[in-house]
Amino acid sequence: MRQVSCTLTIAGTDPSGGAGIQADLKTFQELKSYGMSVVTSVVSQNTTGVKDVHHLPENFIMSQLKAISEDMPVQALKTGMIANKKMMKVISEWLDEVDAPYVMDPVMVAQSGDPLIEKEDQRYLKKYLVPKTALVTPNIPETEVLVGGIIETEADMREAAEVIVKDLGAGAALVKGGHLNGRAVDFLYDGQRFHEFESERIDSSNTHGTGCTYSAAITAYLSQGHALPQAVKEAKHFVTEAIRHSFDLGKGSGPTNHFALREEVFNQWL
Ligand SMILES: Nc1ncnc2c1ncn2[C@@H]1O[C@H](COP(=O)(O)OP(=O)(O)OP(=O)(O)O)[C@@H](O)[C@H]1O
Ligand SMILES: Cc1ncc(CO)c(N)n1
Repeated sequence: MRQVSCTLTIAGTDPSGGAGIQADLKTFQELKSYGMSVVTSVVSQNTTGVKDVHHLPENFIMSQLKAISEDMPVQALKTGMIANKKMMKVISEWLDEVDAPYVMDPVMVAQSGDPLIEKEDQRYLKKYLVPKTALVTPNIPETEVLVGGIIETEADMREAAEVIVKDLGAGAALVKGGHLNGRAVDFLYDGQRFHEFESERIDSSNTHGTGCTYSAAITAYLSQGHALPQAVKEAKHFVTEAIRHSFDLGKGSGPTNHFALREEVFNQWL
């Protein structure tokens, strides 16, 4: 029987489609992986910011997780928005029953700056989830929370990636440089060596959900058997081209549109 790669996202929602579960499923589909999803929080948001949030009870999150693991194969999974300690704890317990590479996108704030995690619970990401990851993909502010320092230079990024692996127990760490100036470079530390992934910085404000798209793409490539550095390399290309081909939707920071990679889809919108 033809093998299909099945990927799972455990995250919050974005009705405007640019981030969260919606962005993850679109990315999985675009990369020809069968996408599944467990919702942690229902978020009312759009490109201008977060309006309201409804967190699901942790027992309902566990029920969704069991509905997946009792019936469906999972070749790779990612987490996005996990708002509190109780959610982190049940997801951590469930992960003990799952044999698949786990990519953590340690979502803390939306592009608009609105918080997506209880500030006092941020530290529990390190306790319950980071040690179970194959890869953590923090942006600059998230890296500063994880390692407890200021990240201003590329040397700071590399040092932080090593701390996340060696001190916090992540399988690997990809520190993303989108929030710095200059070239859009990310550093991967895999426990043995550093890998650098660079693209030119594209003059676009359409970066809402860029991190979600990037981590979902890495997850899809891992589910298809790509080694980690190769999966990151291909996902970097995917997210860079998605930003390049994005179009202005919404009044705020537009979505990183990855559909445009299919020229025929993009051209019909012109
Ligand atoms: N203007 C840009 N041009 C090219 N690449 C970019 C640009 N902005 C971000 N990137 C790249 O996009 C990826 C996501 O990085 P970023 O740090 O923005 O993630 P993020 O803040 O988690 O995203 P979000 O929270 O909006 O989902 C990284 O590879 C980064 O280098
Ligand atoms: C649900 C959700 N996850 C992640 C992000 C980060 O972009 C967002 N804005 N919303």
